[in-house]
Amino acid sequence: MTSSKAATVLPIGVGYGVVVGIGFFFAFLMWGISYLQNQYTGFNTRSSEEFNTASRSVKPGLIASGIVSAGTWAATLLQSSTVAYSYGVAGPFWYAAGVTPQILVFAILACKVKQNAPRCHTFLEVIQTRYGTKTHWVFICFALLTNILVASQLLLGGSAVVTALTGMNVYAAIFLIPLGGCVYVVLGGLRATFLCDYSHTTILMIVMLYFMFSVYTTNPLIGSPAAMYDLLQQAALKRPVPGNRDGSYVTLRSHLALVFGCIQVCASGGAIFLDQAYWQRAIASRPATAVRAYLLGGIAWFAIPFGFASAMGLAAVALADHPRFPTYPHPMSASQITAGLTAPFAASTLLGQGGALALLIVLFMAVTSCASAELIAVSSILTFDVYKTYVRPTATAEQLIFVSHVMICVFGVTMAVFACCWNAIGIQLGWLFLVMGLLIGGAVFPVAFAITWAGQTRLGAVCGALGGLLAGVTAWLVTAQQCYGQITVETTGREYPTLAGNLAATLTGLILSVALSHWKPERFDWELTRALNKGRDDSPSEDKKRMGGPNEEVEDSVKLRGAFKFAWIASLLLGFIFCFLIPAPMYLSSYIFSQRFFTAWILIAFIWAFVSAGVSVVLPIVETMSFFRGLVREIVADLGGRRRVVAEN
Ligand SMILES: NC(N)=O
Repeated sequence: MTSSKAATVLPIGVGYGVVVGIGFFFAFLMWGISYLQNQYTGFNTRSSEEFNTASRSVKPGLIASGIVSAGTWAATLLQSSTVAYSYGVAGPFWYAAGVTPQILVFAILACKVKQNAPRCHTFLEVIQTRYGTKTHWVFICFALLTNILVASQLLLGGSAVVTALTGMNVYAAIFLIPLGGCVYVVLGGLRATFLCDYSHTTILMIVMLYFMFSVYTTNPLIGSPAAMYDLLQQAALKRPVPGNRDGSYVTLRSHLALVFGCIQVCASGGAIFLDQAYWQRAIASRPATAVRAYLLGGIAWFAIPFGFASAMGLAAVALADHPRFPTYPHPMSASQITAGLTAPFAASTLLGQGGALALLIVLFMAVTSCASAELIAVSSILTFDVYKTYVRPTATAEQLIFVSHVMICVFGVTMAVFACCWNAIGIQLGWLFLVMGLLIGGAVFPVAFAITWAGQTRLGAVCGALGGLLAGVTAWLVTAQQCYGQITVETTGREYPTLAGNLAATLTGLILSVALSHWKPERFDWELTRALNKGRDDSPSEDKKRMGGPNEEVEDSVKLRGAFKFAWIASLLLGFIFCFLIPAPMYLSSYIFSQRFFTAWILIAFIWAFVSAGVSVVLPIVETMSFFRGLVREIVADLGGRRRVVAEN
């Protein structure tokens, strides 16, 4: 059986129904919400500030939910399950532990952007103000490359699964998946993506918990941590994991998982620090609560790859020899694994058509909510950094909104075209995921320093980014040639070449930036970026009031200094716990989990999933309850002939 036929358990109509039907359902919902927002609140989607920054007024729970959503790619569900299938329990752990510290560290950048450039629309505006046009263009290219790689990965992974489960044409899936997202982002702007992020994340949490409960409590094929443990022990005898202690699936002493963890740390640094979607969430948040939102978002996100893959990836290992497994009696092929089909195969084995449908829905939710974040992120770069800076500096609010709308559509088509190209030349999700970091990693430290370190010079920033790219690509190709004797798609997607490339890119970027900035030192005056866009926003008066007068700014700056310290301490402490304190003793002692320890490990995954649901599903509701009560009162009053405008408090 080919990879596309092996698990086709759903009719093709279900594929179109999910992709088009659910997409347009949310587009229609957003149309209604945008109408109510414009009619009854002080936030108007026809204001460019509201469209691109949500009036910088969003509360931490909704921002945290947006961070969870922007960080939940197709790969977060599919690649995490792939590494669980390939390396056992260490795979999901390193998938999550490699990314979470970067989100936590981003809390520091979120705080700094509020302190040093409180009115910017994109992080690239800060780079333009500090370093001028040529450097601005270098980093625009890195930012767009990041968005293209992330967005095309979403469509590549999403379409591979839709095609495998329903038989839908892969190119139709690639073009139809982002369509509904384009429509609702055009209708509602950044606030719409937050609301859809929220609803999508809620559905994602429900389905993830459904899978976790099925695997570990009710499913007759597994049904308990003890049964899973026994099946994993049997799998280790038949298919031992290369590089793991005794070939075991239940140990963190996994050499290749550690290599993957290092790649993940480098790649996610780039994918977070260079992705305008993360900056946009910092920009949209209230100054005093931005740090809290990122810390909550990072901790909540951890549960998704950790919980999902500890259920679905390990279930695929446990059930690979079951007659219901789609590839039975053969193991999954390398191509099926790298295409991300581990979780779909596990879902259809465990739960038949219902499982396949649930997986299709959860993946569609993850892909569309992250794609919508990428759409509005790229649109804001093209609108503010290209159109407003270089084409029409005197653009009116109407022109900016029009260009934002056009750019959303342009990027929707662009991400689909790139995904089609990857598909046509045989590049799959796993390859793109591992290679991404070596292409963008060089720019990670230069971008982080651009907003945090007054001493980084233009030479340091540009040479760090470009030198990192050159070093990354060179190390990658040379290692592939040295290790495997040839440079092919297969050899360049293996662990060691991608590890060499990721490390070389990130470290070269760091070393060049620091060394060259100390060679000819300069100090930047942050007052220049603090003045960026001062008196130039087009937000309506209601929004301006909410954005704070002078007293509020002073209060914010005091709170920001405290938040900055807190962000440093919390991110370093949690990063140390995730990347060292938990894994190091278990790796160094070559510990193989006992059945009780494995049960406790899974229990922690469940508890974390509930905490994550609390942060990203319950907290936003609690925070906005009074706003919605006011909104309902106004709608009722309006229907009765009286009318006022509701402001979020
Ligand atoms: N966001 C990631 N790397 O899943």
